Amino acid sequence: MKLAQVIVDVPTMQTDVPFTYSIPQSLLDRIKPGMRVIVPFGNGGRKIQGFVIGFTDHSKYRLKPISAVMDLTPVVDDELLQLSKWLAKTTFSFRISCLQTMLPSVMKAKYAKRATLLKPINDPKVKQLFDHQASLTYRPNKLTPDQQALIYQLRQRGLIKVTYLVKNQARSEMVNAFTSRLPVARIKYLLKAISTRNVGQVTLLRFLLEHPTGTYKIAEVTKYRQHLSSSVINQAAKKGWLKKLKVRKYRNPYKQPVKKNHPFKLNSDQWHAVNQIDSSIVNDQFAVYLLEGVTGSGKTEVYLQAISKALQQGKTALMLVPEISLTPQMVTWVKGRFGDLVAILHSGLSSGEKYDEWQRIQSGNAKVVVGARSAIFAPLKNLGIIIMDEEHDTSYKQEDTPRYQTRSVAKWRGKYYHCPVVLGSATPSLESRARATKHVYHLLRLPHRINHQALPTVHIVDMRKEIMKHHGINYSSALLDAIKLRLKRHEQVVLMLNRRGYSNFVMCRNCGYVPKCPNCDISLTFHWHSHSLRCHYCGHEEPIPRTCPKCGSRKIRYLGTGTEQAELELKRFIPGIKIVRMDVDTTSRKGAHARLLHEFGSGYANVLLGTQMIAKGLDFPNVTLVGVLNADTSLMLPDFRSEERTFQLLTQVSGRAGRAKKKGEVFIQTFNPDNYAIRLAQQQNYERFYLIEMTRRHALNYPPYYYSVRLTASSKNRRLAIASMASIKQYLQTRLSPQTIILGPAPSAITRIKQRYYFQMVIKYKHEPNLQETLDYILNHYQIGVRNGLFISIDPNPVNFM
Ligand SMILES: Nc1ncnc2c1ncn2[C@@H]1O[C@H](COP(=O)(O)OP(=O)(O)OP(=O)(O)O)[C@@H](O)[C@H]1O
Ligand SMILES: [Zn+2]
Ligand SMILES: [Zn+2]
Repeated sequence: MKLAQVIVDVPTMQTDVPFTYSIPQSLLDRIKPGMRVIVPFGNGGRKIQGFVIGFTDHSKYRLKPISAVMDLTPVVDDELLQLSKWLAKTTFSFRISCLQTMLPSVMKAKYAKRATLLKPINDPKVKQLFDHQASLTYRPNKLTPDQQALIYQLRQRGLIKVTYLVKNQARSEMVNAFTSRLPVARIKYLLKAISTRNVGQVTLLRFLLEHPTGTYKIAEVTKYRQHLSSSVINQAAKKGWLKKLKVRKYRNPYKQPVKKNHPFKLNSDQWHAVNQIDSSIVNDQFAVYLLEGVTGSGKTEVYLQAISKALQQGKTALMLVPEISLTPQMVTWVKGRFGDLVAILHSGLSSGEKYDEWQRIQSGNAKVVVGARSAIFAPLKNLGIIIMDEEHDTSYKQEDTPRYQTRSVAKWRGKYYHCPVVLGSATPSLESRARATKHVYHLLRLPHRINHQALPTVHIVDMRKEIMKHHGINYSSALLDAIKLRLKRHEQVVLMLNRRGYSNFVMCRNCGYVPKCPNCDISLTFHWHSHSLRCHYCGHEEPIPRTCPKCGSRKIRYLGTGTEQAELELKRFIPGIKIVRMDVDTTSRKGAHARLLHEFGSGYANVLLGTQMIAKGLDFPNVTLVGVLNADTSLMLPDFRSEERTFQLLTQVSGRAGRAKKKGEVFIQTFNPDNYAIRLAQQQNYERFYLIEMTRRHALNYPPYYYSVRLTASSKNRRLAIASMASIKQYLQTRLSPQTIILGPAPSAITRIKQRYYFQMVIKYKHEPNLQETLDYILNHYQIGVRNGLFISIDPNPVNFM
């Protein structure tokens, strides 16, 4: 007997195993691994979604049958099923969470509760509540307390039944279309027979003559053909001239046509890199390449030509970029080279658009995928190359469960398909560079800028001296002079405000009081637009106090620097200057990011002022000056990677200057002019930074010399969290080798979020064969009922230790 093994949509420890279901006769032939099904679950037999992951032929228990199959073809293929298993294991997460992470969010099941009356009830209140129907969709938050009480009573008295429905949200949009039913000879006859005064009919017949076959969307045809209206089409349908039908509408997120671009003639370094990568593509060979190329060295062209090779070989290609550098420029490059073969996946798309792009990939119509982190799960078959641009970027690590590192997933898929993985960066992560040094990865280098343009000259401005000179707080006089000079020369300026680790907060200048979030214990952020304070973790919002709640003084002042303030200040210094500001506030609306970049790129504005989101990838030839307003903030983080992050960020942003014919200049404003990360970023000396930082990591037992795992426990009960951590630590000490270092338990950087207390431990180890097993045991034995008890999460190789 054929039985189905199903992973159910219940993310708990107890349900993280396949459940066996019988298959109704009618579904036997249809059901395949990788399809979503609806199954009854638990004692109540409520209906939930699940994934079929395989079959078995026997079971000890009496089985329930599968209720329905949701898909016509599998939504996860064999490769991704295997990947989900590996992912669940290595990231300590539930298999169901991994499967859901791989699919567009609309394919995640939504459950609706329905309350159905078991017999008619002659009570006006009940009739009103049910709107004279037998059942209603049960949404407690939409009901008054009285109505909720009524439902409760009915249920107590056994008069209603509550059922769960699985809603499939993934729907393609359908639109009206038509196709001709007339033979060409008949059309010609009709054109002669009917009066030319019937302009609509004549136009339609001419259209049918030109398009004897094929299906045409009514909205599109009527838009572009004069005299053709939907009523003309409806009449024609009645006469039997054409057939009306519904077709899937493809929600194309990029409507404007892209100009075709052609491959550049490669310089010799680029040529060498492409050549090496190509040989792995052609020989079906898994290999990891680290493409280390200075800013403006033409890494993108290397990617494009390697992708082209994969396509020539009949294979597909996946290219990942950090979310914020998935700019319209990048899209134009790839679409302009590969046209409709390209699918784009990023967070700016609506969920419908994402679903449509996913469909195009799954059906094989799209062969090149460009996207941010989660695009690593794009259902491409027969992969020929995987590229990760800006491989050092922290956004490649998913911070929520499943806490995967995209690089590891890329390598897994590369091995599966025997294809190369290319990691590109001007400032590779120490982990990747260390592997290249040990020849685990192949190092490919582009040491020069295109056309041998020199890297920009970088000046460090010591803000400790500068701050005395004038009243502004964001701009040194050196930087202001440099900006004025560019305005005179009609050149452009990029200014970055480093927001990492920075809060725009409000402080009492009398007693030092800082307003904090009542739920999360972190400082509230000041927002200019709404003139209010907001919590970035939970969204709590409150007005700015007029007087200090602690000492009663009226000296509550805005502290720190924000992009809005920097914009206002610059306008004050240089009246008439045109500034495009890019930060979370100005880019939150759909399409805003693209619009702002276009505004700057078209030359309308003098200055692009923004947060980290402007540091990467932008390639504007007329930018000759870059200013970093505050280089220090990322140095202040309590994290061993803060120097690495600072170095990377400063090098990246400096690289925006002088990329074409004109030479670039950079000003870095800092209160720590002697810090090695800042000094070496000034020299753009990655090699030296790598050596110094590796020595430091070695001395302090940090990655990449040690691996690390972070274990976090959270609870509403603070004591319970502390006590459990202490006992987990004892257990770990008995299981792990003496060389392994256990730090903590300590309160997490943000100790309280949404009323839960967080404590963490960090395990640093070199070689620990029992680790997986030990951590699995902890997950299984120390967690107690999630709601009021203790919740444990494990983050392998965390990107920050806060
Ligand atoms: N072989 C070539 N000949 C002429 N121009 C080229 C060639 N290769 C690349 N370019 C151009 O050089 C510029 C810089 O290239 P690209 O943006 O790929 O640099 P990059 O290495 O990705 O830099 P960054 O790390 O700063 O983003 C682009 O405008 C690109 O079109
Ligand atoms: Zn005060
Ligand atoms: Zn909060």
